[in-house]
Amino acid sequence: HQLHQRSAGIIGAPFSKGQPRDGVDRGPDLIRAAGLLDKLQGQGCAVKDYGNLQFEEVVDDEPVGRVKRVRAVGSANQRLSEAVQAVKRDGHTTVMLGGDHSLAIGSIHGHSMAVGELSVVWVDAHADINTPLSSPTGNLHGQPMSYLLHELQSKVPVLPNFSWIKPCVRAKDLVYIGLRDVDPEEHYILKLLGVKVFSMSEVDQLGVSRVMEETCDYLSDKVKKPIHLSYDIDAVDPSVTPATGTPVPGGLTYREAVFITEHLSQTGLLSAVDLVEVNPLRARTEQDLRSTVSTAVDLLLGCFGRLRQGNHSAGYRLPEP
Ligand SMILES: N[C@@H](CSCCS(N)(=O)=O)C(=O)O
Ligand SMILES: [Mn+2]
Ligand SMILES: [Mn+2]
Repeated sequence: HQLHQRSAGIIGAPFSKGQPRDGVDRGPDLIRAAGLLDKLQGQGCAVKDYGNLQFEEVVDDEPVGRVKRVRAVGSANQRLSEAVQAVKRDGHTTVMLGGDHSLAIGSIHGHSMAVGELSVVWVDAHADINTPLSSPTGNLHGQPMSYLLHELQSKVPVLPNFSWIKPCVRAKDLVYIGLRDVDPEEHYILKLLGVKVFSMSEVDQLGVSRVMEETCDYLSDKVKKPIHLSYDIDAVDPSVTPATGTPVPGGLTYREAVFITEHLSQTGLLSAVDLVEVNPLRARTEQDLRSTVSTAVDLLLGCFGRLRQGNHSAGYRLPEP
């Protein structure tokens, strides 16, 4: 399979304040250490590493209502949004390495500032669409989509360090794949807004190939928009990727998880990718960690054209005797 020239701009976002567990901020360096950049280059992808963002320390970050660590999350995502805009301006497909999923706020916002209207494919065991007032935990990694969707803005109160966020996604341009742990409040929102959902039941019923065909048909129904893929490693079954904060049984197989990235890569519309919620402190064994991180790398390689049938570069010719 001949590879098109693609280019990836890597942004490390070592951030964990969207949730209570230490360790998820180590995700970016673990994924790099597993060889992401060399492997991307090895499959003919140009790569630029923009390094890890430095997030400002926020003191006295008292809860606002039930919402925890608000100021830190707001500040981090403003910085991430600016970084994503800059990488998009340099012409790359952005690869945001998390860090927890509250980082999707800055990643999707920055992507939208750079390219305008976009589609979002959210691959996750969870919907991450609680509002600040519906959230059962107050953790912001369970709420990112509520700050981004136009249709939810009347349900989102003013929060400190969040005033820079402009809603930038329409409910009709969002598709979920892999859901299997959705709060009642979130389920109400998904039904109210008519969001397209392929839960694990639909993955079982239709098969991942049909899910991807329907996802791409649905998203390109009117206009083909750039795709933002926000991939939570906990979408994959915990037997494959156990080193994560909120594991849920009954997830995607390794093959289904990779197929999703291969299919989206073939559309040529993939414009930004998040890979979040890898947490080494949630690994019980070294093998747990190795399996989680190598799967994360393989998902990203799939986003940039790697196929399991193999690849070769356009210019390759067999050596002459
Ligand atoms: N629905 C729960 C859990 S959300 C899990 C967040 S993630 N990013 O998918 O791990 C909540 O709102 O806190
Ligand atoms: Mn999740
Ligand atoms: Mn998530």
